[in-house]
Amino acid sequence: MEMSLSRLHLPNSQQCSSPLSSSLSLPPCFHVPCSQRRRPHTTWSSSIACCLPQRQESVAVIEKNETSTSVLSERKVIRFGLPSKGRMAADTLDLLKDCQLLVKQVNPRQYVAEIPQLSNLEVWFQRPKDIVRKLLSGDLDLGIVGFDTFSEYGLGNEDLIIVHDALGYGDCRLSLAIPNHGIFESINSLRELSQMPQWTASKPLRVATGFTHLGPKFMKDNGFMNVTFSTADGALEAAPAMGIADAILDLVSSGTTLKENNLREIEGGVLLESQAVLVARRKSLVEQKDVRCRTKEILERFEAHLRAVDQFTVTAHIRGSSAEEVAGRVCSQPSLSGLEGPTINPVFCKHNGKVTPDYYAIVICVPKKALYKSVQQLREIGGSGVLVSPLTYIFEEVTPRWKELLLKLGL
Ligand SMILES: Nc1ncnc2c1ncn2[C@@H]1O[C@H](COP(=O)(O)OP(=O)(O)OP(=O)(O)O)[C@@H](O)[C@H]1O
Ligand SMILES: O=P(O)(O)OC[C@H]1O[C@H](OP(=O)(O)OP(=O)(O)O)[C@H](O)[C@@H]1O
Ligand SMILES: [Mg+2]
Repeated sequence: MEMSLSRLHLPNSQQCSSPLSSSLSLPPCFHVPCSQRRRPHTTWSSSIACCLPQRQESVAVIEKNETSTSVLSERKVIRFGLPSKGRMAADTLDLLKDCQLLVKQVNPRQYVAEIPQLSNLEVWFQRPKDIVRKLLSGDLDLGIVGFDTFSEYGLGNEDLIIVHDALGYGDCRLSLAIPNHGIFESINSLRELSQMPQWTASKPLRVATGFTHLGPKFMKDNGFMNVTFSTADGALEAAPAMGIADAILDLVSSGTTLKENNLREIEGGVLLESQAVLVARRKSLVEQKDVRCRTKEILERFEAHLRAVDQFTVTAHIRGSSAEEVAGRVCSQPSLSGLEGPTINPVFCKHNGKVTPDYYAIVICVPKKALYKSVQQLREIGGSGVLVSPLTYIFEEVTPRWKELLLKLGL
């Protein structure tokens, strides 16, 4: 853990009254001139105190909780943390529902729930950042959060492990943005921004970000020596226009919020790409067979559903002399190979009292975006009566991510 406890236990009197105007504590090699801070009386050491982000206070709590009495070895019931609010909440419940895992919550203000299909498991609704904190402290065993939240609040701790890295929703990127005009008009890359003569020890680049762990590290890694940070809980895009910051480092999805606030992204400014991920506490997985069983079941359901969601099942009839001959024609078309190859079955017809396979039924999985091309290719090889239906699950013989997870756990 980067920050020592002694630096975190600070008297309240040293904390900032306005979150946006507070500088954040930086890695020791960062040069943040005292004279440039918005509160001129602030000294370097008190600025660390004043900049103490809420997140880091909770890091201290996490460290205390390492002896938490609610770690799995003592409580027996597995705990699965799901986002209680925000845009991740509904999408997470939808994903579980699509995987036939119905979360039974008595009412929306009750934070504990169950999934009848998963025995010995409790669902706890928490804010995404608290899910990560509680995984670290051992108060949760599994959780679903955005990869951005995992990276920011997980602090690179090896006790957290990603079980599924692409749940298919919550897509966004953590990106640096600058104003369209003024001194930034001709700046198009992070490199150009770092080389602007304007940033000096007495007048550093001011960045507003909610990512107080990842942000300073990213800027330092990209050669920004004269930089200072401020934070807020939302609406960061307002900071440059308010004169509080020169640039912002925040989540971007459609880009509308940036555009509406006269800001733009620059080349090299994306810190990470994010989407929802399934995370587990390594110790719970290693030490408890029951956690492994439940995790495997959740993972298998997710993988089967997510693999199927972009595919259609297509069936068609093709005349031919044998299954092999039809297979040759089907496989000659690039969009008709299916997942592992086409399934081809004879369709028997009765002619003059004789039963013969006149034509063959083919069944293939086709990516949704290649549907029309596949239909055209089927027609080209004599296919008719094409039926298209949605595919709900594709269960593999072995779940690839489960194999990878066992390897990572050394099991
Ligand atoms: N504009 C966006 N589009 C898509 N996904 C996003 C967007 N903004 C955030 N996310 C993802 O959703 C997660 C939750 O964001 P959201 O803003 O809903 O909740 P929050 O940040 O916990 O709540 P709040 O913003 O009220 O503090 C983020 O960690 C990120 O992974
Ligand atoms: O690129 P866009 O699609 O416009 O989305 C980006 C915005 O979404 C998030 O904010 P959110 O809606 O969570 O509001 P907040 O600032 O109050 O957290 C993020 O912090 C950006 O402000
Ligand atoms: Mg938000």
